[in-house]
Order: sequence, then structure tokens, then C-alpha cells
Amino acid sequence: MGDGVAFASMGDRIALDGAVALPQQNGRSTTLSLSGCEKPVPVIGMGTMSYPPVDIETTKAAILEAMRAGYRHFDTAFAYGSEKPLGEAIAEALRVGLIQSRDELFITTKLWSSFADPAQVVPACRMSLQNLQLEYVDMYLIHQPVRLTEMISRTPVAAEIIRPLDVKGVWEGMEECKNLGLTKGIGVSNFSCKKMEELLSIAKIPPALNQVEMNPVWQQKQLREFCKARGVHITAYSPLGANNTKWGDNRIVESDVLADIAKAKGKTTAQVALRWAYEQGVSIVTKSFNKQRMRENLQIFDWALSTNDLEKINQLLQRKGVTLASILGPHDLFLELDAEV
Ligand SMILES: NC(=O)C1=CN([C@@H]2O[C@H](COP(=O)(O)OP(=O)(O)OC[C@H]3O[C@@H](n4cnc5c(N)ncnc54)[C@H](OP(=O)(O)O)[C@@H]3O)[C@@H](O)[C@H]2O)C=CC1
Ligand SMILES: O=C[C@H](O)[C@@H](O)[C@@H](O)[C@H](O)C(=O)O
Repeated sequence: MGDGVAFASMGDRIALDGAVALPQQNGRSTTLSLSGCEKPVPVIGMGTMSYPPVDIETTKAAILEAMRAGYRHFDTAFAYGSEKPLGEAIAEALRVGLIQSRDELFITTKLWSSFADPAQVVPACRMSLQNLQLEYVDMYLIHQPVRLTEMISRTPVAAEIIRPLDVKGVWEGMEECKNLGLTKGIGVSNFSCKKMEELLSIAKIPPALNQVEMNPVWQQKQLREFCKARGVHITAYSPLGANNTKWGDNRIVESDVLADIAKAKGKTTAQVALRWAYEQGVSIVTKSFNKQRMRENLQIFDWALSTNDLEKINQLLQRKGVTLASILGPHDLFLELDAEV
């Protein structure tokens, strides 16, 4: 097995939510096919949101290192400021022959809440494509189920700029992005069952996926059941609990239960958390800009958790970590949305 190249050995026994396992796609990483998206998604994606924030060169260098390690799936957002360095990294990867074609990559970006207005969706998508130096992305997501009437440069946001999301109008814009070929697939992020219900009742093109916080200490059982029944795939973000970030904590990396399982298997606690997510049938976006840890995080495909391990993980105390209120401020609408599952 090459450096950082991950192969599936258990893909066929895993119950997949809205997806089918395709082991060894391009000989690189296990992929899942999504309904409503032409290209399969590599199970493990590299997150590009850093805390504390880092400069463009650091992000670009980390992305190139991730490509060398075998990553082909990258998660960005207009709000992260990482679209430009990702675009530069892709251009350089092509120039130096690290990848042969842009088609080898699965690129996700997100519509920021300040553009979550029907008339602004297509222009915002075009702006992201310009940042990325790409003609299309593979997945375009509504970042959050809220509308902000102004661009923000700091948080907490001012109460006067917060509005409920016009789900129908904004989703029509997302559908137009897909119809125009600006993106291969469309989906959402941070949508509860209630918001999904509202969206599914009006969507002409159903969302391919919902990207949400998911990890052993916030397992999202109800939302996953809901989405599975409707063929909507889940992508897990903050699968390691976003340790050492403003929006996360150390409940996973410091979990004794996960550490004991890891020790018995000769794995790390992070690998146990990632393997657990994989065994739930979801794709995963996790961030590491560290050369060793980004490789460690790919090594989850040639071993499995036992029924006993899974039972112990099932019993972990559950608490949502990432909330709109903690990121954008404790306003009523955010608190209401955070309370939905
Ligand atoms: N749609 C949304 O609203 C959201 C989307 N996301 C996306 O998901 C991505 C990942 O989520 P994120 O919140 O960053 O959280 P993660 O759970 O991926 O945790 C990232 C943190 O864990 C550290 N880390 C990475 N690998 C290991 C390891 N093997 N052992 C110990 N520590 C490790 C990283 O540090 P280091 O780099 O030093 O290794 C970083 O501090 C984001 O980058 C973003 O793309 C995240 C939040 C919200
Ligand atoms: O200013 C707000 C931020 O961009 C925030 O909403 C996002 O960064 C979110 O936490 C994410 O990581 O996707």
C-alpha cells in the first residue's frame, strides 16, 4: 500500500445512508456514490477551515501535502477564505503533475449566509468558481439555514441583519446552479429534520447531501434515520470534535472510552472516531494541516470496530458541540434552530 493510499476491505458490509460503496476508485480512496450527483465522493475529505486562521500560503501548502498523501476530496466555503488557496493548489498540482486532471478531485464549496437570497445564489456560485479557478464544483451547499442581510467581518453578528432563510427561493437558485453546470450536485449543511422536511416538500432537484456535525459524542441518530429514509446522504464535519478550535472541544481526543478501544487495536483515538463515522455509512470531512496527522486520518479502511466497541461508543454521553449561537451569537433565531434535531 502506498503512502497514505487507502483501500476498502469492509465497504460491502457497511449499511450506507443514501450511498453505495465503490472500493478502490482510482486506486486511491474508498468512494461513495450519491444520488443526484454524477461523481462518487471519496469517503475522507480534507477540511480547509483553520483555527486560529492561517495565511493563504500555509493553506495552499497543506492542501498540496494532502494531495501527496492521497486526498482527492476537499471541503471549502466562501466564508473560510480558503477557496483561493485551494484554487491555487489545484492549479499547481496540475502544473507539476501531482494530478493529471481536475476531474480526479471532488470539490465542495458553500453558499455563505450573506448571499442566501434568491437573486444572489448564482452570482455567489460564480464568484466561488472564480476564487477556485474552476469551471464547476462537485458539490455546492447552502452553508446554514439562515439569511444575513449584510456581509460580516466579525462575530457576534448584529441582530438587525438576521432573517429566516427563504428555503424555496434560495433552493431554486441552487437548482439553477446545477442546471447551468456550475456544480455537479447540490445540497445543504446544518439542516435539521424540520428544515429538511421543508426543503424536500418544494425541491424539484432533491438535495444530494446534508453536511452536519457528527462524531461519537454527537451521533445524529435521528437526523441520519430521517435522511436515510429519503435517500439523502450525510457528510460528517468535525468528526474529531474540532479539538483546539473556537467552535469545538476535546471531548473526543480526550475520551477514555475511545482511547481504550484505540489502544487495544493499536490505533489512535482519532482513527477510532473516523472509523466509527465510516462504519455509519457517511462521508467525512476532517481537517489536519499536519503532515503526519493528515496521513494518520486516512488509515481507517483496513480494520474494523467490534460489536463490543460499537456498543461502548453508543453509550457515550451525547451533546451538540457546534452551534449557530456559539459561532454567530446567541440570537433567538439561532437558538431556535440549534434546538432542532
Ligand atoms: N458546514 C459547516 O458548517 C462546517 C464545516 N466544517 C468543515 O469540516 C472540516 C473539519 O471539521 P473541523 O471543525 O475542522 O474539525 P475536526 O474534527 O476535523 O478537527 C480538526 C482539529 O483536529 C486536529 N486533528 C486533526 N487530525 C488529528 C489527529 N489525528 N489527532 C489529533 N488531532 C487531530 C486538527 O489539528 P491539526 O491541523 O494541527 O492536525 C484540528 O485542530 C472543516 O475544516 C470544514 O471544512 C467544519 C465546521 C462546520
Ligand atoms: O463567520 C462564521 C464562520 O464562517 C462560520 O459560520 C463557519 O466557519 C462555520 O463554523 C464552518 O466552519 O463552516
